[in-house]
Parts: sequence; structure tokens; C-alpha cells
Amino acid sequence: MILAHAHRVSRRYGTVLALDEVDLDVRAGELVGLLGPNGAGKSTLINLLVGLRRPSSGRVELNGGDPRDPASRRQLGVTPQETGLPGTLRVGEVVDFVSAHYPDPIPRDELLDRFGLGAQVRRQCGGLSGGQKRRLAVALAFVGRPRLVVLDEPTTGLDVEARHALWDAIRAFHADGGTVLLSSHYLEEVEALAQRVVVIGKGRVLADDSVDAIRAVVGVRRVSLTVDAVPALPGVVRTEQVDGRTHLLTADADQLVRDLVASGVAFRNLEVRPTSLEEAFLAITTADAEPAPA
Ligand SMILES: Nc1ncnc2c1ncn2[C@@H]1O[C@H](COP(=O)(O)OP(=O)(O)OP(=O)(O)O)[C@@H](O)[C@H]1O
Repeated sequence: MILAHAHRVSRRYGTVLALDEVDLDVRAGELVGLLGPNGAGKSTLINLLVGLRRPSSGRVELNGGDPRDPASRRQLGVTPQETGLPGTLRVGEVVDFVSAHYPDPIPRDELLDRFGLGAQVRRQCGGLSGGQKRRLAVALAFVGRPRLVVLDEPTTGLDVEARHALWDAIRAFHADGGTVLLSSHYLEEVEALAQRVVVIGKGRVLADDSVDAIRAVVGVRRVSLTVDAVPALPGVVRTEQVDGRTHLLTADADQLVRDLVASGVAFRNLEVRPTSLEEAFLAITTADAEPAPA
């Protein structure tokens, strides 16, 4: 059963094409990670799916209906990228206020314990740390026992311990049969949580696959060297010349180094390091732009 559906969805903001004919289905029971660099279009896609914005063209559905119809959103929990909490209300009061909107909310203490906020129940929201505020904002998405939870960069700004606590809560929800769509900049986060990864770049879906398959694609390495002329070598997905250094991006650095040595070319100062996610996206985009073999 498909809970969230986007069909050839585009969204423009003035002259900016934030989403370009995106297709996405989130099925019941899935934990899907939306991965992409800044400005890729992740928040725009999320906002369309949860009914906060309208597509310029294409179709979005939530629980089989229009996401802008409150009936479609009844079993949805959302934490947007930016949230505000009333500074003078206590944590427990905020949870009670949100719980009052649902027929069978998770009991307050259980919810707060799940998100490591049990000790803060009487604290005013204005006095919480940034990480505690973020955890509370994410916890509120779960209070109504939703079928689908949509989290836009839930752990940005959290320290390692808080991030892991949040991951545990998300995993527990999923283990109980819940469906999750979450966006992240962090490959590590998506690897830790998701089974399926949708890579977004420049408003397009660049890849939609299992975590292992995506890891293989983004597991691109950077082989840097000083060399007069680089021979053409197999497996190089991108070549860059910066400040007299040559950088070769490849999925198999070991083989590339063997090939370099075998080619007999004189090189100096060889370095091999993982690419950043940003570079990996470039590699995917480049591979994506290559014409398909005839
Ligand atoms: N309200 C808006 N008005 C104008 N342009 C916008 C608006 N919202 C988003 N954009 C633009 O649309 C593109 C996609 O932005 P979006 O926020 O969806 O990306 P993102 O992947 O969520 O990025 P980030 O990781 O930085 O949050 C960007 O170029 C952004 O500047």
C-alpha cells in the first residue's frame, strides 16, 4: 500500500526550478531516506507530500488523497526543518496540547522517555537547549500514533548522543510497523536508519535504491597525484585539475592505483581519500548525464 506518492512533480519558485519531474512512492512499512546536498529540493518535496505547498505541475497523494485535505493528513506526523515552540509553555504542557488533537495519543511520560526528555517535563521550552528543542519537535510528530512520519533533517544540530537517541526512537517506531520518510545531508544517518535511499540533486531523483546499492555508487574515492600527463584509465568517473594537482574520482581506488603503476607514468605525492558526499553527488550527476550505450 502506497502512503505517499509523487508523480512527475515539478515545483518552481519564480525562476528557480526546485523540483523537476520527480517520481516517488513510499509504501507502508518502509523507512526511506531522502539524501541530498543543500538546495537539492528535499524540503520542497517533503512540503509537497505533506500538503504545505502545492506542486507547479504533476500529482501528489497522501494516504490516497490530496495532501491538502485534512482527512488525508489524519495519520501523518511531521517535523519540518524549522519549528518554533512557545517559550513560556512547559514541555509537558506542549505535549498535552498536541496530544489533545488525537483520539489515542501516546501517554506523555512514555513519549518523553522515548526521546530522552523525561527529566525536562516541567521545564519551560524557552529554557531548553537547542538539541532538546529539536528532540521535542521530533517527538511531537509521533504523539498521535501516526502511520507515516515525515522528518525533515531531524538530527541537524544534535550532538552524537542525542542523534543516537533519536535514531533509536525512529527505529522503534519503524519496528512497530510505522512508515518513515526522512531527509538528511548525512550519508551516515541514512545508512544507519534507512533500507531505501532516494538521492536528490538539483531537483531531480538521481538514484532510488537499497542502501547497499547507493553506498556502492557514493563510495567513490578521490585519487590525487602530481603528474605531467594522465593516461586514460578505466574506472575514472571524473577528472579534475586543481592547483597543479590531478584528482581522479573512482569507485575502485585500488585498481586505479594498480593501473597507474602499470601505465609507467611518472607521478608524485599520491593520495587516496574518500570523497565528500558533495563530490559523490557530482560523480553520480556526471554518470547520470552520460549518454546511455547504444
Ligand atoms: N520559498 C522559496 N522561495 C524561493 N526559492 C526557494 C524557496 N524554497 C526553496 N527554494 C529554492 O529551491 C531549491 C530547493 O530548496 P529546498 O529547500 O527544497 O532544498 P533542500 O534539499 O531541502 O536543501 P537544504 O538541505 O539546504 O534544506 C533551492 O534552490 C532553494 O533556494
